[in-house]
Amino acid sequence: MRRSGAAEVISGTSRSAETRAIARELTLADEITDTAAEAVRDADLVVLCVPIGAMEAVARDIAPHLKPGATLTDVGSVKRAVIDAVAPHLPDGVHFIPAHPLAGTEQSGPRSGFAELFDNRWCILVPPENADRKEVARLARFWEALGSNVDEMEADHHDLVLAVTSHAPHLIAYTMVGVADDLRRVTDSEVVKYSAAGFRDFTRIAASDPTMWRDVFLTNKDATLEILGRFTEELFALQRAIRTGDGAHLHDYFTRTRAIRRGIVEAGQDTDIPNFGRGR
Ligand SMILES: NC(=O)c1ccc[n+]([C@@H]2O[C@H](COP(=O)([O-])OP(=O)(O)OC[C@H]3O[C@@H](n4cnc5c(N)ncnc54)[C@H](O)[C@@H]3O)[C@@H](O)[C@H]2O)c1
Ligand SMILES: O=C(O)C(=O)C[C@]1(C(=O)O)C=C[C@@H](O)C=C1
Repeated sequence: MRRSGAAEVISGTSRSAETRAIARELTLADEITDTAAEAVRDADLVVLCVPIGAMEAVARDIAPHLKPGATLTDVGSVKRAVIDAVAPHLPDGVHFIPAHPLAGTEQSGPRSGFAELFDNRWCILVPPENADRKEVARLARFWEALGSNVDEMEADHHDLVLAVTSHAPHLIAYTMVGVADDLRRVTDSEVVKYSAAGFRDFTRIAASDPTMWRDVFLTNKDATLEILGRFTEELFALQRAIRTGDGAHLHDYFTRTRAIRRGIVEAGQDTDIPNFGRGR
């Protein structure tokens, strides 16, 4: 926000005194208040950046202090659950436009942000049907000022798409690293020493914040289970091909998946964050 001048005044808060102290030290905002109620007072735009399971309590807390005509948005990784948790607490006259920037790292906390995080990444807006289009356009301009490309989706569709592209892949990475850890003998020596790129990538993803990801799976349950069901079927088919020596099946499958990766790269959507892991 500061880089682009997208906000005249940036106010921030966090529930722990330690985080607020670090945020002040890093001058992340023009003012860091001790309470959320103070942070949202007079704000034209309020962005909730807490784990999905905490959205309801924070919304309830700030609702009486929101300025009439303000826009309230969020960055939660699941959208239906956030809408259900937040919307009932909001006073009339506040524009609620949920959003999800598809950008992040396995790091969390105030030292993990960097100005380029949203550059050339998608931010998905999930406006309700009766949303004020002027306010939706304004929020889109805000995210564009932060470097993002903006798109719109319906909440359930968002949750299904993200189950495929983000949530199930995270669960698979968590599982793979858990399997390696179960083989302790190996973990203590060879897995660490000979960690190849594929496994190293899994360990980065599996280092993601436990609270955030617990909440993602608890609140995007149906879509994640649907995708994991399909994943398991495909995995069994590949397992069978390996057992029966069906090389043609494996080759065809890997040819298909390679084409998908090449399509992503050709579309300029290779999602590697240029300075990923750098932190601040
Ligand atoms: N990290 C990512 O890759 C990423 C990407 C896109 C969206 N998101 C979403 O962003 C949101 C925040 O994630 P983050 O990575 O910025 O996490 P973070 O840990 O950096 O920040 C979370 C903040 O929420 C506060 N918080 C935690 N529990 C709380 C509670 N019970 N009550 C009040 N405040 C509480 C913490 O004090 C902290 O200030 C989540 O909803 C997540 O789904 C994360
Ligand atoms: O690269 C990472 O660390 C991420 O996984 C970021 C990632 C993703 O899956 O792409 C994780 C969750 C968010 O909701 C959005 C972005």
